[in-house]
Amino acid sequence: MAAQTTAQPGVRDQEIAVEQAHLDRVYRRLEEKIDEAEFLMRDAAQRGHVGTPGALAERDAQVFRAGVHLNRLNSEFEDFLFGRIDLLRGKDGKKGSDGAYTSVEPADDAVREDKSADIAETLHIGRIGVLDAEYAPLVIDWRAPAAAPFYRSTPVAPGRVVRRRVIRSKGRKVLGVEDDLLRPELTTGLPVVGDGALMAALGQARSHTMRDIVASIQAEQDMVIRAPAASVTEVSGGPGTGKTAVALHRAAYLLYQDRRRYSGGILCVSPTPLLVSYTEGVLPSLGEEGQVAIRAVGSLVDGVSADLYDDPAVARIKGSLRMQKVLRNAARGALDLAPGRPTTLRVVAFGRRVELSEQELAGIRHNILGGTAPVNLLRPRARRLLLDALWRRTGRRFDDAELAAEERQGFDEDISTEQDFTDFLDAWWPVLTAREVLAALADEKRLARWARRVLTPPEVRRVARSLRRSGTTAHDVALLDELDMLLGPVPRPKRREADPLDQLTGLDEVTTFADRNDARRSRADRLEEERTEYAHVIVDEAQDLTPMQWRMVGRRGRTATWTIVGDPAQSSWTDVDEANRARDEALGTRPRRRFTLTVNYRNPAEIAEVAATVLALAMPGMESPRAVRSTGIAPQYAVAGDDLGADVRAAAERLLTEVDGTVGVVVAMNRRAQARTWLDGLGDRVVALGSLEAKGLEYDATLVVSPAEIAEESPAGLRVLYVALTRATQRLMVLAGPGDLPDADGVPDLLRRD
Ligand SMILES: Nc1ncnc2c1ncn2[C@@H]1O[C@H](COP(=O)(O)OP(=O)(O)OP(=O)(O)O)[C@@H](O)[C@H]1O
Repeated sequence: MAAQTTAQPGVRDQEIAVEQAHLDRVYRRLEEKIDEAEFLMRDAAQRGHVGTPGALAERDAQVFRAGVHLNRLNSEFEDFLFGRIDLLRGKDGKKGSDGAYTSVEPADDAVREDKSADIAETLHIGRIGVLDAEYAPLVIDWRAPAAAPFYRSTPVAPGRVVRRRVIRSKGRKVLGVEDDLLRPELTTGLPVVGDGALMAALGQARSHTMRDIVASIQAEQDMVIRAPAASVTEVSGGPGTGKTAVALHRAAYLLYQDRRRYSGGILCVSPTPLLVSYTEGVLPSLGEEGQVAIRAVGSLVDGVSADLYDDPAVARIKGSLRMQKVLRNAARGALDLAPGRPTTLRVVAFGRRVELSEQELAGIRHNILGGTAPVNLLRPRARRLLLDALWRRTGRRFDDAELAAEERQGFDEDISTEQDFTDFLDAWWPVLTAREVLAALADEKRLARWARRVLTPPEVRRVARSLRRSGTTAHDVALLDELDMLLGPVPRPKRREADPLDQLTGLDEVTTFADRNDARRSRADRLEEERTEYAHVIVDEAQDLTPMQWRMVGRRGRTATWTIVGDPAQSSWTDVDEANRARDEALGTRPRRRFTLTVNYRNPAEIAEVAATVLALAMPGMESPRAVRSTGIAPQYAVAGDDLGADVRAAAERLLTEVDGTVGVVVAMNRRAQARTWLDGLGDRVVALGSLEAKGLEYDATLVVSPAEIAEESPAGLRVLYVALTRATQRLMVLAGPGDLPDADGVPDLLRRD
């Protein structure tokens, strides 16, 4: 970053006043636009009285458009102008559709020999574009091409940008400005204020929700955000490099670029519900809502939400591709589960009893299940083959084909409405739900049968035991989704016919616009819930998806473009090769474009250094991202005494006094419940987390309790510990237990550099 000259206080005030004047102008223009929108709404409402169908349709369309416009303007009001760039004259002098010059490079004569230069263009950047009455840009949308230099320019490749300014405002008031001088060698007369926007943003205290980074996206991040949507964009980078932030900004960018295409929906898959609620606010703050569904991997199947964790050994089995075979057997074998399953079929036809034996029935079943079609969808075929077999058994023969067909039709109608037959079919080929079949796997004997030659007896025991608990894990959800596919849809009961009286009352006509808007919205929500395929799929923390989860996510993006962000060094999944194979299968042969993010914006260097020690153990040879700042505050170490709970509580209390924002206390998974009680009553700035729950989150201060316990939880434990150690933006404290073998300074064995 260029050297900064912090200007005199007088200059700062003067520059704030300059930006305030611009913001005032923007607000005046916005108010004009709001007046226009309100006029449209009023006008449209009056047209409602005209009453001809054409006028009503037009009114609806106008009201809808004006409503959307008004909503948007109102919600964008907060802090929507945040940037400014001052530029040299461009090479070709052409302007783009947003009214700004398009050229990235300066004109050859833009800089005079004595290094003086004139500012030819000043652009303000904000969350949406605003044009003045003459169509000149007052604010450029941050996603427009003209805004790219705001993010892309660096002192090494400044292009036309002389000064980049980040403007802090609240409501209608400009609070401050922070400048970066990108061409310090030039004399342009531009004052430079502040120490740089990035550092100011990083130094702020954290809350429990992620902020957008729209005012300070860095060049390497911008390359990812604006990468063309074709095929698959893969982003890797260490902790804190902004992968999650970048993925979310990319969603907003894609919608801006091609709203029509992405009206097919963008799905963002997150590893935990905690990370979903942490990131949920970012897109609305960028003015995007509705088209992007952020869902935890345990909530991808409608009507189910994971509420339990599997222990690592069970997770490893449930996540592996071996489960495909087990579930295939289960989906078919579950046909035999109905209580009171009949072994023979008896009906009365042409005055005598006709019967199919157990063996014949087994043959028919085998024949039907030969292919790969979903089991529930095979029920009509089962019905037909049963009727065929019964018909053959009657021994009726006809020389006349027409008569034969007629007789057969009559036979089918009679038999298939006979109670004995329908009862038999319901029991012999019941409609199966994924839930029922998964529950059936909880029976160890049954599971052993379905998992023969696939799982070992101890594995069968483990999985069956885990399924006997009440609750669902994220791994179960992937199994449910696989079963949904193997079983096919459950036929829905017919919907109640619409009451004709409803249509006669004319109620529709007197409902308010707001009502209808609500109705529209709930319809959109419903569609969202029912949507099973998306136009773009974003996978956050991709390193954690198990092979079975890749299959589940893959089914939602069969025709989608993808953005996949992750860090192999933070993976809690053990069989990386198998997961990579499943990922390849989900993505098919689509071309991939790869990016790497290299700068850690979260952890100060002092914390990053400790994390690097663990990284060297977890993944020897893997490079750590470069920390962008340092605080001069070393991590603190302490050794727990006899009362671990009291020590954790005291340490958390201390951290709460040391930082203004949040404190995360990370413990081994089996201590989660205990840890929550330890922190009881300390307020909502502090939270207790199991090691796997810390994924993707960040806190101003983190207390990591017994690194050894976390590392020993699973074969991937060292990588999970690496995640825990990289959550803090300001302070890290480590509390060692006896298993940590702390040295005289309290530093656990795993964190020592020797
Ligand atoms: N350009 C930026 N300007 C300001 N803050 C940034 C920038 N890039 C990243 N950050 C901040 O750095 C922190 C880390 O970002 P993020 O959570 O997206 O990283 P990550 O790579 O997903 O991390 P992890 O892999 O550890 O989950 C966040 O607080 C984010 O707001």
